Amino acid sequence: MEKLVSNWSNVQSVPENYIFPPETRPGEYLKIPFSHSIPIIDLNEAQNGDRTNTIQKIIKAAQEFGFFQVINHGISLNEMKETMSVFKEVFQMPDEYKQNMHLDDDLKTCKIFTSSLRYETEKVHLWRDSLRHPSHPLEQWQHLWPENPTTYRECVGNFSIKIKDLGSRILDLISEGLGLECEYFDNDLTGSMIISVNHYPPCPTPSLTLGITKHKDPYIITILMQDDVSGLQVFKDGKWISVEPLPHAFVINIGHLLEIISKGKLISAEHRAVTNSSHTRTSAAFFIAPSDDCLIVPAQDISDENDRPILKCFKYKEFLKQFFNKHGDTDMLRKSLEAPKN
Ligand SMILES: O=C(O)CCC(=O)C(=O)O
Ligand SMILES: [Fe+2]
Repeated sequence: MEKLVSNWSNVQSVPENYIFPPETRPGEYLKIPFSHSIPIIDLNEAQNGDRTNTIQKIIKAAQEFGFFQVINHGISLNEMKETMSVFKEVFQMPDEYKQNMHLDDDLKTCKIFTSSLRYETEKVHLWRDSLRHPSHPLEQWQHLWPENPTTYRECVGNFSIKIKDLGSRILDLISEGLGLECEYFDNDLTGSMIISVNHYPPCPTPSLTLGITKHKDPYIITILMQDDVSGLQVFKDGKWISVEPLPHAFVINIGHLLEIISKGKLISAEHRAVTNSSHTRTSAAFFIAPSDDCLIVPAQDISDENDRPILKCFKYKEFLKQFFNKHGDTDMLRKSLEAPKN
């Protein structure tokens, strides 16, 4: 296993193979003000107030930004803090323990790795370590999760049930807003969930490095819990904007598959994570995704206005394979999914 960035000691300068070329490194975009334009949506309103208004706000945010934050979502600040601290503890475990969690190459098992799953072939490495494992259905996966910290399985298990439920509530609002039948996503379109915890240690020269390169998430939606250190940036209209960490909010981002299912009515925005020189940053992404054999089909009840190319019918697992083969390159991925013109 390659040495985790969190295990390096006394890092004075950035090694050559962590330096991104000038066109992709953050450079002057490292320190940008928080964008107050990314909408903050109060989910309490949907339950106890004007549901239609909440739905409209969500759809607008998903159309303009592909990102929004949710507050009053029903998960307590205490539970968020407790789970975040358990995630952080994993990266403080001894080297040996972390090494043992790098078990095999199956995308589905629980593992800790550094940079990306393509470490051997990538040109430049990412300044991050990551813990990744599936979490839904819980009974199928929980026994494979880290045994230490000893509270991990129970704490993260309870939390991930709540996150899955939050995801369903948000997707119900989205399906209503798109004019789809209620509970449109409540089936094998959301049959799996993956937890991916990103750990970005301080970096001596953050303007040269990246925690995660520009990408779209290849799922339905992502629910992201950030700690209080900033680093998430969204690409909008040719510019990077920074997402403010709010203590009691989750960041929601529309996945590539939801863009396809909604026929481009909702956008999946490219985003990345930058590093900083003084604070370790941890973020936990909960990817709500289909079951492997689920067929991805653009929703029939949504009209085709955008003159988008017709896509082949494909299974989620084929899509994921293409996504990784094409190194997440969105244009190449789209081309590979287009039906042949006749
Ligand atoms: O760390 C972040 O804020 C972004 C994480 C992310 O984009 C991902 O895990 O896909
Ligand atoms: Fe992402």
